[in-house]
Amino acid sequence: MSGVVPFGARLAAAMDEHGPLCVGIDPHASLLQAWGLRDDVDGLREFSLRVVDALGGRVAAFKPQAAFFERHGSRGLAVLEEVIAAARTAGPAGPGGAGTLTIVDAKRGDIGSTMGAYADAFLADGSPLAGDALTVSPYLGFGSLAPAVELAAATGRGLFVLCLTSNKEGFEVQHARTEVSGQAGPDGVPGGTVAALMAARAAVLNAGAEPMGSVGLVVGATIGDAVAATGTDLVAVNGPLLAPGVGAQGAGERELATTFGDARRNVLASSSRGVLAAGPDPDALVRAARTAAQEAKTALRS
Ligand SMILES: O=c1ccn([C@@H]2O[C@H](COP(=O)(O)O)[C@@H](O)[C@H]2O)c(=O)[nH]1
Repeated sequence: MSGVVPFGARLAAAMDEHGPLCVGIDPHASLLQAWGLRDDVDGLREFSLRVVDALGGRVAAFKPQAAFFERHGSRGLAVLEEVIAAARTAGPAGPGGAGTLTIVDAKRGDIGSTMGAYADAFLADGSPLAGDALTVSPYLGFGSLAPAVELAAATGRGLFVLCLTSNKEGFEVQHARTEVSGQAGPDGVPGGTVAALMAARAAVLNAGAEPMGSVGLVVGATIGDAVAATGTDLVAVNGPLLAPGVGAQGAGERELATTFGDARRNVLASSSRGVLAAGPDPDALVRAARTAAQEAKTALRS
């Protein structure tokens, strides 16, 4: 990986420059309609590239949601590839290179051998679906993510591991206590709630990284007191914390300020519909993103 700036360092620089906001590219059928576009591949392409054109170089990161591209089949996936490529060069050069970082929200997770194929698709140099980071699901066991962890580290990319998700149904899995509760596992990480265990595993991978490591967590801005309730140590993670739930799901400045405690400097707030609803006028999109970024900055950095 010599010469490649790791994702954690690139994201930290982008958040310092543009504010701690990630804009989700979620081309819902209803948004396409509101923008005067058809719910087909042409509409999907027009919508997504307009977002990149308007906000590229102006926000810390984009988070294209793979599902909205997959629902249009192979031609939709080709649009996702185009969006990732466009973000790479969009807008003025940033501190970690040209363009805007992309976090591909595909939430992949499988047994290790298949995870290797997902890693090749989303994290390998030269793969058209590879952005700067990928969301992954650890619910086949954190260790099943090893191929992605290894390839991300080798290519300077990042991961966001689902930890405490923004939806209310996540509770029954993420707050559950593991069998090894209270005891150290084979790698020295103690048990506890599932969420706390996932965070502790990420912390091991990020140990000693500066300004932060590249193995992040997804921690919704909507989760109330779940960080404390699950005993999840977000400070020890020393990695980026992707916080969806801002805007359309109801979280705002107050929730961002109270949810993350001393880990808030590492938080990247994420809003999709909350910003996209301002379109299609590019100036209105820029204003909406600026307002959301300023609110996130006030909540997380003051
Ligand atoms: O816990 C999670 C993990 C991922 N998401 C994704 O983020 C966006 C949220 O969209 P909004 O329009 O801002 O509500 C969407 O792609 C989700 O799949 C999440 O919401 N919560």
